[in-house]
Amino acid sequence: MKEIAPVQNDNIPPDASLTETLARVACLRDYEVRARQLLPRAIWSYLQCGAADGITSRWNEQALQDLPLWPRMLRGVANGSTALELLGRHHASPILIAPMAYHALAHRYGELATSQAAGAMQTGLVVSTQSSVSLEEVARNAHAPLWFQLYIQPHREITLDLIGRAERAGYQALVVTVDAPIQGLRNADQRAGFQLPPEARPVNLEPYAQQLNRTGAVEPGQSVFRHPLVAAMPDWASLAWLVRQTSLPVLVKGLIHPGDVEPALDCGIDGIIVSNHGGRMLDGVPATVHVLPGIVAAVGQRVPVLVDGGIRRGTDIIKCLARGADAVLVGRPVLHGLAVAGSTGVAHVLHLLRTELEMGMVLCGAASIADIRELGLLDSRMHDGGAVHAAAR
Ligand SMILES: Cc1cc2nc3c(=O)[nH]c(=O)nc-3n(C[C@H](O)[C@H](O)[C@H](O)COP(=O)(O)O)c2cc1C
Ligand SMILES: CC(C)CC(=O)C(=O)O
Repeated sequence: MKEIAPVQNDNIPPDASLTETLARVACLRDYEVRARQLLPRAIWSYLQCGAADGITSRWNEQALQDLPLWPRMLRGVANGSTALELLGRHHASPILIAPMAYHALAHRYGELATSQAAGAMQTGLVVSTQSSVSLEEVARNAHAPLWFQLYIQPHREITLDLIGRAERAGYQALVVTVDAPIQGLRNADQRAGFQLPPEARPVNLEPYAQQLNRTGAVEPGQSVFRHPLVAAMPDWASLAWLVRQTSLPVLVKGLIHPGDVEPALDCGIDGIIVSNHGGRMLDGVPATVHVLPGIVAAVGQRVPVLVDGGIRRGTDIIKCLARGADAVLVGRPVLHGLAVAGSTGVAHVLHLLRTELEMGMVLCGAASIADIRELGLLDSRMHDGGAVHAAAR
């Protein structure tokens, strides 16, 4: 594997201690604790914190914890499976790795380590526009299904070039993130003094540096409305234009309001990712698992609906699928695994999650992903002793 310039964290323990570390790590939360101990404070702050007061970031996790599961008994689930078809392709499980900028902040091999683990665990990886390894280099070394996350750029020719690069490199889908026209309010980063170290650079955008530099920063005292990124902010017409520029399926990431579903479908998109960016953009947005049913109802099975935010347990995945998601994406825990033990840590995170999902399915009486949706595992009407959902009988 090609070595990237040394970065902040070189936390691959020697073999003996790696084995010991992994044996003691029982769940994703254990990786979070260890990553926090290992990483410099400012890096931890960037990777972990939500925007402003971190309300949405906490809600994402809390809302999942607060949903009780209603398992079904005596159903016989031997030979069950987590496999599914998504956008016409086979996936071993409904788990994908969410797009995240700068994996090199967590580990010196950056996205190369993540993609190695994703390949070993047959898990789809969404590579960020802001990856610290170029999209081409990740693709050359990948054995996992790759999707490319695209921020619509202020200049159409740059967006077009990025699309062409992703297509030529063999990415299977584009994920267009629409909830981050500007950066969220990162108070924690400010307090910790976070600055992007030179080793973690947005290498995919470097060929366009001259054009992008011209956008400039907000001057002190200047209105945010006058920020060049706000002036160049994409709209629905930009999304419709983008969909016409590619043969790849396009998913739109960052929808929360059911009222945005129809305009998105009108653009010709192929999938929706319900997301509040892990609570890193607008603080105060509801937890994604709460908004999911509204989006699912508005979509009415016309395209797949995926969700991310706060997923830390296999049972969280079951809850999201029971609320109508076709698949989920997992963010921060992947970076925690990466920080603690490189690609081995990421593979272990994915393995833990997949095992928990299978265990949860067995204990819920669900032999398949379709079963999770159909068994009434979250039927709220059961809380007050009311009628059991027809589909759950
Ligand atoms: C460090 C970090 C960087 C991120 N960078 C991106 C990005 O470049 N593009 C994007 O669409 N989302 C980005 N996200 C948001 C994730 O894709 C995802 O929506 C979120 O992390 C899911 O929540 P979770 O971390 O609680 O699982 C980032 C998240 C984190 C934690
Ligand atoms: C470069 C950024 C916009 C990356 C991002 O999406 C995030 O930090 O949440």
